[in-house]
Amino acid sequence: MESRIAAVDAILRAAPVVPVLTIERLDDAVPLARALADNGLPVLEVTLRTDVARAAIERIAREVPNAIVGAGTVLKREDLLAVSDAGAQFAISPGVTDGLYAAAATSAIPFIPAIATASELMHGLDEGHARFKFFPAESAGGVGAMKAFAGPFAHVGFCPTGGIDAAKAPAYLALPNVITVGGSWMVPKDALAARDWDTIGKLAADCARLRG
Ligand SMILES: O=C[C@H](O)COP(=O)(O)O
Ligand SMILES: CC(=O)C(=O)O
Repeated sequence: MESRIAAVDAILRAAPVVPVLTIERLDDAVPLARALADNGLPVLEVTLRTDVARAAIERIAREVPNAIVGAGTVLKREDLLAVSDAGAQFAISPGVTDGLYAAAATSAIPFIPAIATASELMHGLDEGHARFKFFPAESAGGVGAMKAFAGPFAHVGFCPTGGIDAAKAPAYLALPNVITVGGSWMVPKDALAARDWDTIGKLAADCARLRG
């Protein structure tokens, strides 16, 4: 169990912000990953929300060695197995099920479940997890909820995600129980559509400076 937590920590501690990526065009995967990883955001969450997501993970894993590519929107056991086969280095979900916890127990890659309440968190602790996505962060209580969780669950670390932007991120990152934050704000839809890697790279560099 300790080694599983250490494996998740190594990923979550690698950057102050985890870009949450929804890739529609496979050819965007590698230049997008490079724009982010080369500007200080190596940990990438490619959501399984598009037809090309799995192929995008494969390409990034193969062609962007300085990226730590993971899969997001992992909803069921089959997703976890498929992304592990595709070369994802971790998997992360917007919620969690008993089926996913069971699959995670034997998965080749670390799994980071998401919780939004104290009861969900306690279920995760029972399953041997101690690092969680907090989703949807802003609407599930935001910074106040993170501060409150630090009382009874002082040893638990979080990656708040959902509704966070450059203005909101610093308040989360100032908390001792927040390891990193997730979000999509550094990849504006218009910049991605225009393949404006310079703009995305600059926004990524701003994120990388958020802590330290
Ligand atoms: O579905 C939301 C993603 O997890 C990222 O959240 P965001 O677009 O609010 O930053
Ligand atoms: C939203 C989110 O956390 C996910 O798609 O994995």
